[in-house]
Amino acid sequence: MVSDTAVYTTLANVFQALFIGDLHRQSDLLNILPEATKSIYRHSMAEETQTFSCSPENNHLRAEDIVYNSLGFCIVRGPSTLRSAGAGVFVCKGRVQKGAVVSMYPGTVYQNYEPIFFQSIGNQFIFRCLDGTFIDGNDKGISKTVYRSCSRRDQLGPLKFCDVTWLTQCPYNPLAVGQYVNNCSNEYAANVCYQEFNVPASFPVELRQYLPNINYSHDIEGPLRCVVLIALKDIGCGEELFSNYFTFVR
Ligand SMILES: C[S@@+](CC[C@H](N)C(=O)[O-])C[C@H]1O[C@@H](n2cnc3c(N)ncnc32)[C@H](O)[C@@H]1O
Repeated sequence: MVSDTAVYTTLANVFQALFIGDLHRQSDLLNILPEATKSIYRHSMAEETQTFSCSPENNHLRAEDIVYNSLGFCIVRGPSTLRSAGAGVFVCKGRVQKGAVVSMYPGTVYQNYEPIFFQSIGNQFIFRCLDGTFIDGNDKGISKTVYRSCSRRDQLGPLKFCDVTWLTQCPYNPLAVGQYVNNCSNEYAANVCYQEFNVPASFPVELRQYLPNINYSHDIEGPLRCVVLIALKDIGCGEELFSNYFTFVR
């Protein structure tokens, strides 16, 4: 198990790198941030202007490259090694160290008393946390509609509290593909496990837009539940991620 502090630090560092890589699109948000927060990015803004002043779109690093620079690896969805298992998730660049946060499980977060019946019909992407909280990571149908609707409900002007791009083929946060990780088998042992993580109130407000989770209800008090996938061993480039659907930590 990895400490909450380590998970927090990893997510904050990667999201900050993604935010800095995206500064030319974040000007509305930067304008409303407190001066102390703005000053964190001032240096990067100056560099960004110098580097990208000619052709911002063409020169901009891709999110995958930013994650690679930040973590030393990148992951991607692709056809699974397992026959007839559909898609899976692979390390496509670099190497994952044992104990690293490899991926995130995106989706709408439901308390155990909230209605999820219609969303759950034929849905292979519902993750059940130890305390009965559910995360619906389906990127299609009613699940997709519910997530989009919750995200718009919670948005305050340019301030977004979650990422919706995991619902597309090109997520801004490339780690948000954990719902596509397949179950281990006799042939392929688990190399990642699930770990629950509560996003504390102190998580930087400008970085929440990269969190791929949102509460179904607006009035849930307390931290947002996230689930991250942690490497159980070193994982090399080209290897597929496998979890054990029936075990997770905490
Ligand atoms: C959460 S989804 C994982 C993503 C899925 N592969 C896809 O492309 O949608 C779970 C489903 O993946 C398939 N799956 C996962 N692990 C598998 C395995 N070890 N062997 C065969 N199918 C598997 C099963 O259809 C299962 O219901």
